[in-house]
Amino acid sequence: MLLNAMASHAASSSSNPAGLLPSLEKADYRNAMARLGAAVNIITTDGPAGRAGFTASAVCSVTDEPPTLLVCLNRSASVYPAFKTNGVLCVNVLAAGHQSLSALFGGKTPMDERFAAGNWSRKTTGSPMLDDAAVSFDCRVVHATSAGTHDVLFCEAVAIAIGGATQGLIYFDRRYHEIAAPPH
Ligand SMILES: NC(=O)C1=CN([C@@H]2O[C@H](COP(=O)(O)OP(=O)(O)OC[C@H]3O[C@@H](n4cnc5c(N)ncnc54)[C@H](O)[C@@H]3O)[C@@H](O)[C@H]2O)C=CC1
Ligand SMILES: Cc1cc2nc3c(=O)[nH]c(=O)nc-3n(C[C@H](O)[C@H](O)[C@H](O)COP(=O)(O)O)c2cc1C
Repeated sequence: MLLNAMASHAASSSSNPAGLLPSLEKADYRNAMARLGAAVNIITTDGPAGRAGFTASAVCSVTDEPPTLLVCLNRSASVYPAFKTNGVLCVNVLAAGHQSLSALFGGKTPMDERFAAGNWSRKTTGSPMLDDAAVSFDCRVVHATSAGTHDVLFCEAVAIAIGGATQGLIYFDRRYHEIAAPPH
């Protein structure tokens, strides 16, 4: 009931038919979002539609029962059809030193070149798992919904690989920042 109310509120406020709410410029929104620091991830897939991967900061935990993350993917990305068809993916959370790998998977680079820059293995779903990721979540996509230009993919984790990296990577203010955990 509440979800329905939220969904219908979101739909009506995004179209804003009565023009009652001011609308933000895209550039203002992006400038503001640049201030929201986030982990950087390489999302990979493999299956009937082939191997693909892209860089994503729009990733977060949804619930731990069942263990579920969400990933937002722009429908205009070249990788979109592969993710849609394969229905499985791996969220590889990047660590310090992965800046150039992030740039490769975030640009217009051919897919083979992207994957040639890292070492990969596979676990349950067959999606490429980055060997030196901070952590990897091997997932099946259980639900997808569209919001504006993106699809929101709800992904149930079926296997996890914890890496040994001691420093993480954060994308903030359009730049990468390496972060070290303070001593315990
Ligand atoms: N959620 C997304 O789809 C994101 C896309 N990108 C893309 O990567 C490239 C480089 O990004 P930046 O250097 O950070 O500069 P930028 O000025 O394009 O983006 C600033 C911030 O706005 C947000 N953003 C950017 N494009 C978005 C989109 N299409 N949908 C929703 N949020 C978006 C992100 O939080 C991003 O960090 C751009 O082409 C950008 O569109 C970057 C971050 C997130
Ligand atoms: C730091 C960073 C974060 C990004 N986050 C996302 C994201 O969350 N969702 C998304 O659809 N694209 C995101 N992108 C853009 C995709 O990585 C890019 O569109 C993708 O590589 C597809 O490009 P292609 O169409 O050339 O294959 C991000 C790019 C960068 C550099």
